[in-house]
Amino acid sequence: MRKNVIAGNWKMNKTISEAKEFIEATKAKIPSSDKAEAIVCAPALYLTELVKLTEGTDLKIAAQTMHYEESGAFTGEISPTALKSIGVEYAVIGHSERREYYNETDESVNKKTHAALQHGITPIVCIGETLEEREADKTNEVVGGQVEKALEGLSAEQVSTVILAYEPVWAIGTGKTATAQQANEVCTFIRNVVKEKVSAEAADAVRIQYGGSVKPANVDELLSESDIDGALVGGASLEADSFLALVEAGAK
Ligand SMILES: O=C(CO)COP(=O)(O)O
Repeated sequence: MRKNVIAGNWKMNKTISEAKEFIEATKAKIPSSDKAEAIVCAPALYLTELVKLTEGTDLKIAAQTMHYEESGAFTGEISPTALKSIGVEYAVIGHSERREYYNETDESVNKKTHAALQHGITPIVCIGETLEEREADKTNEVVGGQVEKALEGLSAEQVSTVILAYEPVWAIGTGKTATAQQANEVCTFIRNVVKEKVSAEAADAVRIQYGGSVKPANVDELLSESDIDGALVGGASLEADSFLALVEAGAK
């Protein structure tokens, strides 16, 4: 049985006091469950403080991106070594916003995925097609290619620990959710790609989240699908009550 992963991606939102307030309001209310894990992907600036605030709780803190090198002349970047040194256990890699605005490519996603795993950080690897690609019937080709390239060179054992996040670009921040069936179809396809390219065991173990306008009102339906193992949530993760409702849905 795969454990659901409910992750709130705050993106570039909240001040430090708002971030702390959210953590204080939620950390003790995260159900200790073998069915779900709860993660907040916070702005880099707050990671140290939020990791400390959540120590010993069931709420985990993730970075929203990271570099693949351990150190060096990469002004403004954050290394996996640095993340690990402050106790960050997860990092989002290849979010569509980073692919669109910050030159993230399948190649850098692959390097970052390797680097994260080498440093004991669980990568949350994002993949997803644009509306244009979906309308041109290229969803499987695009998403399959992204998955294959992201996981290239990893052992089956490593792939088993990766979290994949299927986020159709057209459903992000638009209020347009893929129907549960549409989302599951692609998640099933992704699992089959992992089965074909990696191994049946890795395909069975890998967690696949859906992301794109997930909210308390639609999360149950999405999570009831066979190949959806959680949600990566933007807008609806910003309010404590809404985030807690999503986590509770995942832990049911
Ligand atoms: O990009 C997302 C999460 O990473 C989804 O954002 P929304 O939930 O705001 O659509």
